[in-house]
Amino acid sequence: MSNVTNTEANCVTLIGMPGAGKSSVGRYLAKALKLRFHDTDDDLERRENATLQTIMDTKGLDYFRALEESLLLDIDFQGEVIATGGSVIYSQPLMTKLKALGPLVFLDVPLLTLQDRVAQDAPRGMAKSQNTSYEELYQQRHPLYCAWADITIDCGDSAKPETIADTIVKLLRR
Ligand SMILES: Nc1ncnc2c1ncn2[C@@H]1O[C@H](COP(=O)(O)OP(=O)(O)O)[C@@H](O)[C@H]1O
Ligand SMILES: O=C(O)C1=C[C@@H](OP(=O)(O)O)[C@@H](O)[C@H](O)C1
Ligand SMILES: [Mg+2]
Repeated sequence: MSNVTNTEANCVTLIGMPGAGKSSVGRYLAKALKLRFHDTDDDLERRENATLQTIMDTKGLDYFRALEESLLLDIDFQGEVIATGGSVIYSQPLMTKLKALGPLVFLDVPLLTLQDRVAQDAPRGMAKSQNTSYEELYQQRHPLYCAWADITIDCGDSAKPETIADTIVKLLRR
C-alpha cells in the first residue's frame, strides 16, 4: 500500500458526524486497502462493558469524552482503517495523534441526509446534552471536521458505502 498513507503507522482515519457512514465505509475501505478495520466505539464499549448510550446515560457526557480521549490516546494504531466516533473532534491531543498516523478523511454528508439516518437508527448515542439539537451539533462540528481533514469526501450524491470507499482509495493513490 505504498503512496497511500505516507506514515510509518500506515493508517487512514475516518471522521465526521454520527450517521455519516464512518463505520460502514470503513469496513469496505479496510478491505480495499488490505488494512485491518478498527472501530473506536468498540474499544469504549469493551472497556465499560456497556453500550455507548448506557455509558452516556449513567456516567454523563464529560465522563464519556474523557474516556474516549484517554483510551484512544493509549492505543498503538498500526496498519488500520480507523472509524472514529464523531466526538473525537473535540479533543485536540487525540486529533493531533490521529493526524500523525496518516490521512484524516472527512465524510461530508448533507444535514438532511444525516438527520434521516439518525432518526431511522434511533436511539443513537451522541456526545451532546438533551437540549442541543442534531442541527446545532452539526453547525458546531462541521467547521472543525473541515479544518482537520486532509481529504473531504462529498457524500451528497447518495452513493453507497462501497462506492464512497472506492472514491477514497482513488484519492489516496493519486
Ligand atoms: N452511504 C450510505 N448510504 C446510505 N446509508 C448509509 C450510508 N452510510 C451509512 N449508512 C447508514 O447510515 C447509518 C449510520 O452509518 P454508520 O456507518 O454507523 O455511521 P457512523 O459510524 O458515521 O455513525 C447506518 O444505518 C448505515 O447503514
Ligand atoms: O458523535 C458523537 O457524539 C458520538 C458518535 C458515536 O459514534 P459514531 O460517530 O460512529 O456514530 C459514538 O462515539 C458516541 O455515541 C458519540
Ligand atoms: Mg460509527
